[in-house]
Amino acid sequence: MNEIFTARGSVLIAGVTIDGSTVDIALDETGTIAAIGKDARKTIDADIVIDGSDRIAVPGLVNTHTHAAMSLLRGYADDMILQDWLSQKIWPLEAHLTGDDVYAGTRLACLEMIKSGTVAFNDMYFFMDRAAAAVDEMGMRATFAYGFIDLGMEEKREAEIKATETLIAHIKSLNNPRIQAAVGPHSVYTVSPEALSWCGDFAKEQNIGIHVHLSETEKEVVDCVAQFGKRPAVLLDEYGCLTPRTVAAHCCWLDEAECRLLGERGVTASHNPASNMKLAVNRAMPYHWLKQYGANIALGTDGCSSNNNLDLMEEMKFAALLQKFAWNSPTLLPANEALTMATAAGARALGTGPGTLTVGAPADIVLLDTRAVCNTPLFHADSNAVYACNGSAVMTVLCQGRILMHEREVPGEEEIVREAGDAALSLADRAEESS
Ligand SMILES: C[C@H]1O[C@@H](n2cnc3c(N)ncnc32)[C@H](O)[C@@H]1O
Ligand SMILES: [Zn+2]
Repeated sequence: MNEIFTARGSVLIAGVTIDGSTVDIALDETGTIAAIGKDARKTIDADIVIDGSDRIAVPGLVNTHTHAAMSLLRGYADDMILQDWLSQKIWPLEAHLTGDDVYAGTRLACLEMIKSGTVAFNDMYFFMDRAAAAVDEMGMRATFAYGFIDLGMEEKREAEIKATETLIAHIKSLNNPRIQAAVGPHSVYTVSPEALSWCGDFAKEQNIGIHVHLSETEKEVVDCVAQFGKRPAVLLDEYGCLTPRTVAAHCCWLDEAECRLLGERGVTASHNPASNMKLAVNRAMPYHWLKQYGANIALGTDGCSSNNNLDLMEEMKFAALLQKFAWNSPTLLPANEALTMATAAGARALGTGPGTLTVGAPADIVLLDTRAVCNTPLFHADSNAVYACNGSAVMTVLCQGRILMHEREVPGEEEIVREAGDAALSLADRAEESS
């Protein structure tokens, strides 16, 4: 293994391009950006030097909505209606999941995210203690929510409450600044009002965030209005589930008043354009209203079963294109805003720092290849990053100053891929046998 992965200490990224100028970035031993500038190399006696020539530095990307271990379900069931897809294919398979599966799937997801420039993600799934172990080993940051689904059944509600409490106690006991917990009510169509109320109260009591699916389909809204007499965002708000630390995934069918509500509550809307198009939810998140009313707008991939990858570089392009197409406006969501969604807005959502390359910020840094075809010619770096490149232009990734990938090498890649492939086949076999 390249010794750059095991060395510890201060890091100098020498002669790298940021916003068109060539600078040095100096990182201290704690993984914080200590200096940026022409002569930053003079401020430290670096233990590790990374050559920044032919590289553009951008902040590490933040994936604000995923189900990481669903990497094992990539390509398992495609081209279906959301409700059928979940109830006929995904949930029956997930019933056979084990903690070992989640560990293997999350490692594969981390590998894929690192290889496409993501340093942090917001995860909602099961066996999250094992997911947290995988993330810690891979050196990334993540926020973990147990996917709370009670389907209105009291017995199930008690079990989900217990699972949520256990996970949060476990994550807090790790005392690892890269690993956080959130409460994860799946959605208004899978979680009873009593349970939503418990989730809102518990998140407040524990001083942590909430991770929820919101207004993904028209059916969700129509059913919610029929059952409760109000729209999904209003219902969530009534139970204390809309807070500045709430990440609401999808938000496709919000009306203008709900967008205002999200803005007022300081909620993060996580846009997941590839998943939305694949599942044909038939409306794009109203970016213009959310922006107008001041909601924090970030980006997510959703799980690998509805995307089918975790490449946030690609997702920036999907976001910019879908918004323009859906709202008939070529000026909507320009490249620089797509980058902000994938970086600063995501970092704000998860509380992982400013999500910018500034002194005092955590050293979550991605180096892109200026010699790649997608970066040639290089008129506008933001434009190329969003519209021309995908994750394969990412060469080096640092998280909290630790080098997770260098020159596209990630330690342990072969083993991670092999073990995840085996786990996925075995999971599908077990599901097949029992059906
Ligand atoms: C946490 C739970 O969320 C499910 N899940 C995965 N993708 C979606 C989606 N697009 N909409 C709703 N639920 C989803 C997972 O399959 C898991 O059951
Ligand atoms: Zn989802």
